[in-house]
Amino acid sequence: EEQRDSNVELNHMQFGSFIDPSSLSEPAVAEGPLLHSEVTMLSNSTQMGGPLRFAVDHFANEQQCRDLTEFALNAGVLGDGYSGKASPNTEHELFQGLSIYTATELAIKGKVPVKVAALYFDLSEQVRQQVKLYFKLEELYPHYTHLVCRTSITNQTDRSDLSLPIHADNCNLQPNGSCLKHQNSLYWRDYSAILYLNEDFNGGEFIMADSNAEKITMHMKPKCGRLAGFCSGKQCSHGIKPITKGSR
Ligand SMILES: O=C(O)CCC(=O)C(=O)O
Ligand SMILES: [Fe+2]
Repeated sequence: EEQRDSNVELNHMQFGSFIDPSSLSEPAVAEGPLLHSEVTMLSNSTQMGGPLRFAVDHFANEQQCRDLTEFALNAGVLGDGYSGKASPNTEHELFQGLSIYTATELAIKGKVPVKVAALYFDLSEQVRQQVKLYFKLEELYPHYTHLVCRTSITNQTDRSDLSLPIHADNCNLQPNGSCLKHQNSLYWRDYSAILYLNEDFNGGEFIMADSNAEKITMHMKPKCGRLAGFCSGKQCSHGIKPITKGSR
């Protein structure tokens, strides 16, 4: 994720009446098929507080999560995708990232097991397939996959900033609520997805905002194998709460 500069920082948002999908007792009904029998529905759009979004669990197993978490921590490049800025979003955290291209290069050089680089690629492809299936799309072209790790460096708990400000993935949110699609906004994106790999950190909840990006409407704690899929436009504005301890 590059080009955050012109995104508005909405740090003083209301955290009023949000939904915590994991606290809902009603089972979520999937809108489209799940990729395989291990995958379980966590929340549909109703439970996620808006259209074009879903979350499932068990999309990766514990071993896969461990392998990729270790890979991200050991090989993730500081400031990758942010012109090498080690703390691009907040001074309280470090950001590391690894593209599939870089992962493949490391495998070719023998610096990482081919199996791990292949796992990264395979899961990325499965995520694409799941998003395509769930939203019943005729085609969904992959644009970019990033294996990223955000690490708390100050362990400060009373932060007023976010780990990642509320933003949309295919346009630049403006203070007046509009979202500008220009050259730097990755405007061709239609859907985004995140596969979480760990939960041993404090904070770092994924949050989604209302269509004016004024109020947080949902928050969700990451964990191994949890997958969130959503539209890339401003109706699916989202961000990350501060990580106050550990690596996410
Ligand atoms: O990691 C997350 O929960 C969200 C990441 C995100 O929104 C992004 O990279 O654009
Ligand atoms: Fe995003």
